[in-house]
Amino acid sequence: MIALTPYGPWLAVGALMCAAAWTGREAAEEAPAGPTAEQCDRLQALYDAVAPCFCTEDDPHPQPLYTPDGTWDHAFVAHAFAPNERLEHVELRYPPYFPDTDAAARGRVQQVLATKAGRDRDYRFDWDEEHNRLRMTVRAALPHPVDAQRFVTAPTESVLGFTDPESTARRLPVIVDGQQCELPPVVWRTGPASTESHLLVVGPPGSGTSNLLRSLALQALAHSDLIVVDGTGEGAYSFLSGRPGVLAVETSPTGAHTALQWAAHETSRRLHTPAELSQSRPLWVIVDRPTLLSHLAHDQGHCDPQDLLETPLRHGRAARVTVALADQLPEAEEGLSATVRSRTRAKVVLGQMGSVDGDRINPVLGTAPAQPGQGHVRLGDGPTHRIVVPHTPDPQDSATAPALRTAVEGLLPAVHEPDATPVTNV
Ligand SMILES: Nc1ncnc2c1ncn2[C@@H]1O[C@H](COP(=O)(O)OP(=O)(O)OP(=O)(O)O)[C@@H](O)[C@H]1O
Repeated sequence: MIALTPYGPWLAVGALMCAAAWTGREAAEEAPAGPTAEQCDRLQALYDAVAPCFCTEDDPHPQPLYTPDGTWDHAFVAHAFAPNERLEHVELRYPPYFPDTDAAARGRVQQVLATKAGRDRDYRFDWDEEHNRLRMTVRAALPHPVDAQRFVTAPTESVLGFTDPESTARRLPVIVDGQQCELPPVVWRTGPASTESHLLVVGPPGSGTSNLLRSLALQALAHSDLIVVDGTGEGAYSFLSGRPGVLAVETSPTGAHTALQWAAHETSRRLHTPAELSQSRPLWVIVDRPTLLSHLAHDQGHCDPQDLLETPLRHGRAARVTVALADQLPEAEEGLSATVRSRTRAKVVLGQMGSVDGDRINPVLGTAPAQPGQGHVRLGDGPTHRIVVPHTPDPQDSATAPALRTAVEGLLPAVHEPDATPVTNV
């Protein structure tokens, strides 16, 4: 110790440097690893794609967030990748002048981001207008489709389908693959107390719009009378004919005209006889492809069937008349009347992941093409939720699996056999 005393200060400095190096080594080990080169490339591709949506030539900011030769780390504040290197989450800043309340402007950004991040998945977009931030997150797959079955609901409630667990606190007991389980339902309320007593479902061909109308018809029949107008004329509802509560199933333009004219008169009659209203069963008017019927009526010089729907749509709520319509995209975007669009405040978009803003339907926001029966739903001014509709095929279709045919037929009200007692002449 005594021999080393003259070298004390040098030894102290050396010990200090060793300790600093050791601490630095630990810190370097603990620092989170940054994105890999491949991940950086992906983030830069995302930035390059979305930059034109956010940058303007006269950006007043000295260092704009988005420029044609900018880099992602300037604008993206968080990101996460799955082990397979696919993007799971990204949070980005955007300039304050971006019109983030404009649905079309948002839609453009969402479409670009979803396309670049992979169109085979569904994304959730959360816009934080207060802090000019946008979070994009990959959503988990929707639940497996539920087959047609009887649901435990109140008489004024219909199950449109099932949604993500975080979208509703309610759970409904259902049978999936023979097992009882509880799923989060999308329940649509009809009748005088409902603020969205009429429904419009749209989707591209084969997306399952008729399937949803069939599901609703079977649920409604438990408590209501029903008129079905099938604009396709394909007979996908003829299995309902002759069942108790089914007043008409029309497939021809003339039959459609007669049925809808009757529905309009019946709505007015109910309104003028309030004393009888509480005694009468609710009435459902189900119309598949009204734009096709309008087209045919126009060609033949007849009155537009959509005009005949005005009275049920405007006054049906008080008269306990519910209208449920289905139509195909893209025809529905131009071919539906203003009254149909504005009075159907419950809206479902199937077959494509999309969204509904007010009375506007935004069927494509660049997200994953959905399976038949999958899409989005919005009830009134509420939030848009994802939905999977119960599988309710036409039991008379030869392609329907026997088990499903039995399930759908089991939901039909039984036809009353005529009284077998022999009639004796007095
Ligand atoms: N919820 C669902 N779950 C599983 N399969 C479904 C669902 N909805 C529909 N499908 C299937 O998708 C196909 C198309 O359904 P549907 O006939 O209802 O479509 P659509 O939108 O009316 O189109 P189109 O009029 O062109 O047939 C059918 O084979 C149907 O069984």
